[in-house]
Amino acid sequence: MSGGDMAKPLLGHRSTEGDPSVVPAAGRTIGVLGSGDFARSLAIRLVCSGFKVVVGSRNPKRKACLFPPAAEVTFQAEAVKKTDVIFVAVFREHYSTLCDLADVLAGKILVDVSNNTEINHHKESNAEYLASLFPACTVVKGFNVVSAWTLQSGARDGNKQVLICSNSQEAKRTVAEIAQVMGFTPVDMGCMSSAREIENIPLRLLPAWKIPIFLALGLFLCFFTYNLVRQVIHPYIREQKNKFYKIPVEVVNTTLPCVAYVMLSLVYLPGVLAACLQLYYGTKYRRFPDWLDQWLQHRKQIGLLSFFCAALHAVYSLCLPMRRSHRYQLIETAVKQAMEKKMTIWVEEEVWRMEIYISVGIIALGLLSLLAITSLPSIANSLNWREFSFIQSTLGFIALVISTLHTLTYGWSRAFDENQYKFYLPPTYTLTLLVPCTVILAKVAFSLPCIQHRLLRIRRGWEKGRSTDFLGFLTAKTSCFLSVWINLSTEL
Ligand SMILES: Cc1cc2nc3c(=O)[nH]c(=O)nc-3n(C[C@H](O)[C@H](O)[C@H](O)COP(=O)(O)OP(=O)(O)OC[C@H]3O[C@@H](n4cnc5c(N)ncnc54)[C@H](O)[C@@H]3O)c2cc1C
Ligand SMILES: NC(=O)C1=CN([C@@H]2O[C@H](COP(=O)(O)OP(=O)(O)OC[C@H]3O[C@@H](n4cnc5c(N)ncnc54)[C@H](OP(=O)(O)O)[C@@H]3O)[C@@H](O)[C@H]2O)C=CC1
Ligand code: HEM
Ligand SMILES: [Cu+2]
Ligand SMILES: [Fe+3]
Repeated sequence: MSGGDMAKPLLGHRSTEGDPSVVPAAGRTIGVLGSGDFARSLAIRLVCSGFKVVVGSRNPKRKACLFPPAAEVTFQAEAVKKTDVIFVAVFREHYSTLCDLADVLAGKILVDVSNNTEINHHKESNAEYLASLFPACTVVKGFNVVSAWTLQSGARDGNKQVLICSNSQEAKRTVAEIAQVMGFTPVDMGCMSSAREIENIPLRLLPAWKIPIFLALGLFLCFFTYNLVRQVIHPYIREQKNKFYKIPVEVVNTTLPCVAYVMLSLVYLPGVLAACLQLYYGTKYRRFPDWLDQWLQHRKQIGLLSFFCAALHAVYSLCLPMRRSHRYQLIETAVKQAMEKKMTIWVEEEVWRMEIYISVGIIALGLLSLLAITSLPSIANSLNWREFSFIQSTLGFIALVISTLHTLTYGWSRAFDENQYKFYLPPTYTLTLLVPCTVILAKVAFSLPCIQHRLLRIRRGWEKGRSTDFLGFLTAKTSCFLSVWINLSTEL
């Protein structure tokens, strides 16, 4: 079954015929121990990339039919003898059963591809454990971050990076070369002590998203409860009115935009705080506190979640007039009017208010979509740094300003209407305005020529105390006062 005329690689061998001392990466023989999912996918990929593959199995006869004909499937010891680089596609628990092979394995490169089921499950990493079992071998950790599926379907989709570490530079280079020929991007993670970190990576679920997602869920819960009390519980308790039908659409559609709007302002707040600190320190060389660092690094995720909520809000809003409850209310109003013999209910102000806030909301969502699209790596890569930062920083801030206009025109004079205060709770939109308006005011303050001038100087490397002209002294005083004021107002 193995060998034969089907043993043709899909990709041609790289031409290195001129130099016989160099074993070309493609064309060399690679060993694979194990015949499971990972071993099979790996073998297929290696064959397709132009390598010769020998698979070592405890039961080669039965397993051979699972592999491409171009791969040779034989006993473990046989396979190991034919090659210098061996992928160990066996679970850690079974490493010790390979100890009989120690003699034939001596001096060869072992690639540990294993993963764990829990973070830091064992005292030492799997790769270090393998190295301790085979002291005469050179162990390289790698390929555990790609799935058997990625190996088979090609690196086209999915993650292209393969993290590699080893104590031997030589062995690491060999494995990196193999990864490259297979179409992956090897990433050097240093020496063997990084193995544990590499093994933990596939176990972490969306690490950068954890905090932003909890933030979004937390805000959602708070606003949802608040709106529930105002829109459903209050009429039920005060007037015995059953408004529970509002929960699936209306309460949700008051909650989602509030989360979107507040999250959007939380994307631009840390930049403002950072500028305040820079003004206060009088230098850009002092480190920000950890919480601010973390916050700055999570802005992308917070922004994308904000966009997600805003998009849902838009769809919910479009569906508002579609509902049966809305139709009944329309008819009831019409009947009431007919009884009262009123001809028109047209209120010019209300009409304009709605036309404006809908239009403005659509523009804000359009701008946010632009931000979301440019955060896709393929599109971000096609923009230069200035274009990217213009879209992210300037257009994003404009989206925040426009969302504020949307919210203000929607809310209009309702904040001053006593009937809107259910259980003394003000309308939801008034609460959401707090952080965004602070951010906008702070940005406006920073654009005052005097402060902007100083901020720009600091960001170009100027430091307080190094130069002491009178103008510098004056601006220091003003901006100090302003930054304290801004800090205070954000805390409030
Ligand atoms: C839908 C959506 C998608 C997003 N996608 C991404 C994304 O893909 N990637 C991403 O990083 N963020 C993303 N974000 C987050 C956000 O858009 C960016 O972090 C944005 O750059 C923040 O702008 P900023 O002006 O507050 O902060 P910054 O651009 O960090 O800067 C703050 C201020 O400091 C100035 N400044 C900063 N550093 C320097 C310096 N070294 N020298 C001189 N001046 C300086 C800037 O000019 C600016 O005035 C996204 C947000 C949303 C809503
Ligand atoms: N599946 C995946 O997507 C990924 C897997 N990995 C890692 O690859 C390794 C293999 O995973 P996978 O292929 O899914 O697992 P499987 O259970 O499918 O395969 C394991 C293979 O190990 C061989 N083996 C050798 N000695 C023993 C033994 N004593 N007892 C049992 N089996 C033995 C067996 O082959 P035979 O009977 O021929 O000897 C068996 O086919 C694991 O370390 C895993 O963490 C890493 C990344 C992704
Ligand atoms: C296509 C785009 C949009 C449309 C059609 C739209 C439509 C609406 C509608 C109809 C309302 C009133 C909801 C109600 O009657 O309860 C509303 C409220 C609101 N919208 Fe939008 N909107 C859009 C985009 C946005 C965006 C991008 C944001 C901010 C990120 C936003 C934030 C808000 C806020 C905060 C409220 C007030 C919620 C409340 O307190 O009741 N909207 N929008
Ligand atoms: Cu100045
Ligand atoms: Fe275990």
